Amino acid sequence: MKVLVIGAGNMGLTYAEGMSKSKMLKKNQIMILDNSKEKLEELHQISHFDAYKNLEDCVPEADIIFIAVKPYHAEELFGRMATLVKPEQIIISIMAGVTIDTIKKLTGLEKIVRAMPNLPAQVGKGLTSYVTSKSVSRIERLTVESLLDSTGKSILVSNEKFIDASTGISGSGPAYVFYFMQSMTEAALQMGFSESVSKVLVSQTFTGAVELFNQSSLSANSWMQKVASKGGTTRAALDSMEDNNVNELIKEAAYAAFNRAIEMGKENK
Ligand SMILES: NC(=O)C1=CN([C@@H]2O[C@H](COP(=O)(O)OP(=O)(O)OC[C@H]3O[C@@H](n4cnc5c(N)ncnc54)[C@H](O)[C@@H]3O)[C@@H](O)[C@H]2O)C=CC1
Ligand SMILES: O=C(O)[C@@H]1CCC=N1
Repeated sequence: MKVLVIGAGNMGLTYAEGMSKSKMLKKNQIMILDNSKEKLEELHQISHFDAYKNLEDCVPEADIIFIAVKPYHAEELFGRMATLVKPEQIIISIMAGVTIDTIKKLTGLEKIVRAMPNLPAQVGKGLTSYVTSKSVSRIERLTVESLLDSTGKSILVSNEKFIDASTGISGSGPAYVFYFMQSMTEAALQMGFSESVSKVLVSQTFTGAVELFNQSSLSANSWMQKVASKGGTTRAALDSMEDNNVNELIKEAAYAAFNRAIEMGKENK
């Protein structure tokens, strides 16, 4: 089996690295293509991947083609791929808001997997939701799942609406966590801590809270109540968040990403 990754940015390179460390593939079974000169130079330094500049040199060789370019590059890329692809090839696209129908229309292929990963894939802690078109067989789906699992966990969803929804939760979600971390860091600095101490205070608090959450069946809300003593400091903080509608604002933000994914699906038709 040969896998071609197109787009060697944050996510494409992360997947290439993840797949190369999995038992599924050897390094020489992974090809990677990027159209940026600087990226290609960078790729040539990473000697374990076969790096390509021209689609015609690698697309025909691939069994699975992993698309990791920005959504607005999809039309141009697929247009150039259309004459090089073969019906048995499988496309895995991680582009936000590019639908299976659009990919079918632009490439002429039928075996399409639409997936939504997230950035923690870079450290093997990613979450990828995915859905397949009808033409992808069970065996092919399991192969794809093993590739996606090479960067963390994967979840098969029942239809594309849940890919857009998971974009709003897990795909964009790391940025919401960083937003919260940034606010807490700014508060720590204002209280007089140094940058390095602020960083430790914030990061260990997040790591510890997530660890507690993961090691029990308690909900986030139950854990919140465990931290908060009656009339105490945490209650004061949580009341302030409630008074300022922070809960509703975070939900609104997640919906903004979900809706933007749907909108991009229409724009990229
Ligand atoms: N960054 C993130 O957290 C997530 C990104 N995604 C999706 O992943 C995709 C890639 O995002 P990033 O890796 O962040 O972008 P990036 O900008 O880091 O990487 C994109 C790469 O594609 C290359 N490229 C552009 N057009 C090309 C073409 N026609 N042929 C070959 N290479 C081409 C660029 O030179 C660049 O190296 C996007 O579609 C995004 O929606 C999905 C989930 C999370
Ligand atoms: O911001 C974006 O559009 C991409 C999709 C999810 C995370 N990054």
